Amino acid sequence: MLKQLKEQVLEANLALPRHNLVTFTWGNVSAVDRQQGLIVIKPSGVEYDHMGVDDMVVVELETGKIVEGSKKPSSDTDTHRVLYLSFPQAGGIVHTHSRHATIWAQAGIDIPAWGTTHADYFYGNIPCTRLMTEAEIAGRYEWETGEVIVKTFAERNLDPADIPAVLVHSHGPFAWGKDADNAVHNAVVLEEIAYMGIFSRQLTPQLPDMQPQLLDKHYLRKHGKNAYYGQ
Ligand SMILES: O=C(CO)[C@@H](O)[C@H](O)COP(=O)(O)O
Repeated sequence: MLKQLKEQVLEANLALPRHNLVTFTWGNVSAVDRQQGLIVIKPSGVEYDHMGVDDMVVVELETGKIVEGSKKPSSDTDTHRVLYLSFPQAGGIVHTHSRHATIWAQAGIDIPAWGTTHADYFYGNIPCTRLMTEAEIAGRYEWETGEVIVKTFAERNLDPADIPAVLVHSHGPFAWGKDADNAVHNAVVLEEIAYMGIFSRQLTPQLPDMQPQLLDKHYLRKHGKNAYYGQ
């Protein structure tokens, strides 16, 4: 079981450069085994070309303690942990600095739902978190990053099962899904809509949000309400 999860996580990490979502090692994918309470995640700072299944690191979901693997887990492991602990349907999580989604994150603004490409995957704006406080940054930064993401969804009454992505202000995107492969798929779509959104907004600076009926038609037809993780 764990060997299979390691292979899935390796494949998902190798898909990041294939989809042009990363420069150097600026991205990480994990998956969770909720029965065993374990996360499998990419090793920190390892080139994707030199990454193998035995490099995957296994940590305890609750404590972050390394239970398998000789390398240091991704520097974002604690953010992944908070999201798994807070978003029960998430089976896989991706963090990258993909260029266009990171532009929106650095600008500190949501990506509005402007088209059916967006609506097929995300039931509304991709939210951008607020700036982190100095205390949060001085604290367990990666853990606090996860908590700011969770607070953003709670304060804005957003459902992470219907909007499986977020922009962390001044940092970059996180995406999730039912497994590692699905999370990468959502990360690719997020980068695509971020790219298209920049130019749509240039062409029409006062770009209106898409009609709610069209958003409903596309998202609910494909996922139904909260059916997202079921498929
Ligand atoms: O967000 C960051 C750094 O700002 C990280 O995502 C790194 O870019 C990748 O770190 P590792 O997963 O290799 O530790």
